[in-house]
Amino acid sequence: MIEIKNLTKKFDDFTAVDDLSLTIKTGEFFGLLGPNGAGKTTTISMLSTLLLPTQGEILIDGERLTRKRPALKRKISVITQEYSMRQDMTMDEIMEYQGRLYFMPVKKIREKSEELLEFCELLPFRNRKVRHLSGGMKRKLMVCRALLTDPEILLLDEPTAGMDALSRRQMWNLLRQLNDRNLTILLTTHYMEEAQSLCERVAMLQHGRLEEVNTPQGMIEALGCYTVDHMTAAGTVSRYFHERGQAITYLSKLEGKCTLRDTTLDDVFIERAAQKK
Ligand SMILES: Nc1ncnc2c1ncn2[C@@H]1O[C@H](COP(=O)(O)OP(=O)(O)OP(=O)(O)O)[C@@H](O)[C@H]1O
Repeated sequence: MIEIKNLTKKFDDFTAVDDLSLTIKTGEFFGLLGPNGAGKTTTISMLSTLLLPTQGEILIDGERLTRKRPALKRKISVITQEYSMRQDMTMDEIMEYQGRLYFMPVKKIREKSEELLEFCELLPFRNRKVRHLSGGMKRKLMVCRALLTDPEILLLDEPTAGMDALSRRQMWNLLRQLNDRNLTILLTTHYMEEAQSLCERVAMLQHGRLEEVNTPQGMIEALGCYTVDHMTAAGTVSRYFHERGQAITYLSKLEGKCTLRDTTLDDVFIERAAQKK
């Protein structure tokens, strides 16, 4: 279990994360959402101990996370936004290098690497250099590398940024399978479809503050499960309804092109952003 208690991060006078409190259960698939600059990466960086909090604390299974607790840190692996891998190394070399960093016996590194590369469908490319991998393959290799040390918690900062639709779906399937094996997953994403599809609960951040924690469905229901889109000369106007009947009655009175559809987490995000303007 991850317990984030009154976590604050300041960069000089600027508060990037502001008194954040949040509990993520073991085995949960959790999403950190929010607009650019909301504090998602800063939060992930504190969870990986890359950054130290200005105030507050993080408990992992009841124990306080600090840089001086390697056994506790080992429970957590992080995958950053950037491809932080040597371009001239092959997949096998990347995995071996990582294993050696953690003093793993070579036999164990080889066995575990093979299992992970196979699981991520990368084994046929194990001798390919990083510079010759597609963006999707690089991301999958980063997942393999992060899992080499058998973490219990995986932190992913925008794991599918820039991926095409097919690679994104493959990554989703991979993350679901890992979560099914009881890996706790915390990700940040700008893709609301991704959060809706994968996450059991999501937290909405805004200017470093926590606005709401809920299930994606809970947020959608609060807005209204039915959306009527009306295409007008000024653009598309959307209205949300709790009852399908109400949505149909409204739609039947509209002129011009209009549609009735299910509300998505995208709508929730857009509505909240519009209310703040
Ligand atoms: N090292 C730093 N020094 C000063 N300000 C920083 C630093 N790192 C982040 N910030 C600021 O803190 C705020 C939160 O940044 P952060 O990267 O956590 O946001 P984010 O929600 O991950 O954004 P994005 O979705 O764009 O990745 C931003 O205003 C950012 O400019």
